[in-house]
Amino acid sequence: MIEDTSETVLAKRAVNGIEDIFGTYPGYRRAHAKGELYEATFTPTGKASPYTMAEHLRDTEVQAIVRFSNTSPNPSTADALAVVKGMSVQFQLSEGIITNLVGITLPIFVTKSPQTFLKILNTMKSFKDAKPNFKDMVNLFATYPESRTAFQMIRKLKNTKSYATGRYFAVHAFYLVNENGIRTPVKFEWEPEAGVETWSVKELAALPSDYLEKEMTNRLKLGEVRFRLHIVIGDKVDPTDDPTKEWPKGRNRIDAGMLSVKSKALIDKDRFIFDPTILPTGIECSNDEILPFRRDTYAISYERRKKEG
Ligand code: HEM
Repeated sequence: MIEDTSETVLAKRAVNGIEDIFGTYPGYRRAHAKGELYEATFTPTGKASPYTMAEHLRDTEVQAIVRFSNTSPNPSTADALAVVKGMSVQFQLSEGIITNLVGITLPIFVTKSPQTFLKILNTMKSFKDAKPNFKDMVNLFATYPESRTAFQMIRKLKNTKSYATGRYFAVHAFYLVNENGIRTPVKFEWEPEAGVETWSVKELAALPSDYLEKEMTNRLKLGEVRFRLHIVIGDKVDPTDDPTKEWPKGRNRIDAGMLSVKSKALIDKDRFIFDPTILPTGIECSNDEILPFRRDTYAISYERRKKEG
């Protein structure tokens, strides 16, 4: 049982709010409920070595588990109706150490503060079927201007043809730390080797509800699915505490390595929690308040789904 602290009380309110709006689906994650696990390996290029002590970003090839998902808290939501997709990677380092890198197909998030997230959830409760109409959206932007860019991006976002053709962003800033204690602000992005491919609205209408999982099964019969890990180096002026803001284009990037997704993972019970704050020596959280908030909400969602079986 997770003890009540000021942080976990906020997180419980967030999970309760999601359940109130979207429903409760016993045994499932309270967000990104539909998803599949895959086996993978990650091979670093070594180019990030001057910046970090983390072994998987230096010279050690590691095993990884990858979970692709659609955002909806309802596991029956058709893939086409949850336009933002997720890619969670758990790297298995030496001596049983793990670390997570969690991305979505959007470079930013809707808010930089847990309190505002709760207020947005409250506002959403008044929308019919959690689907805002135009007037609702105008009011929402007026009340929470920090959310405007993310909501506009979501409206314009097209559905990915395949989990293998999405570009995934870890959204928050982190710090890489090297042996001399030098801390470098960074963001992480996964670039699909297959290229970015999206559906038109007309094409999308003809697709089955679970097209993404089926497509991956067929694709993996032909070979591995690969993603290149880019590490974007922040400048002094780039905010590290605000996931609603993109860093300017053109920042230096390191080609840090290649993730090769090989096959579906044969795992009986999915007990994974892709908490983005689980980090090894050499990577640290930034001062972004959403990161510890995510740690707490993921733990509460996990506790509930585990209890349900
Ligand atoms: C207010 C902030 C957020 C809240 C309250 C929230 C809430 C949640 C919850 C409750 C889960 C299910 C966790 C579990 O049962 O294991 C989840 C999963 C997930 N979230 Fe978030 N989230 C937030 C922000 C973000 C952001 C900024 C990203 C962008 C990377 C993100 C990406 C994901 C992904 C990809 C998953 C699926 C993880 C998996 O595959 O197990 N979330 N989120």
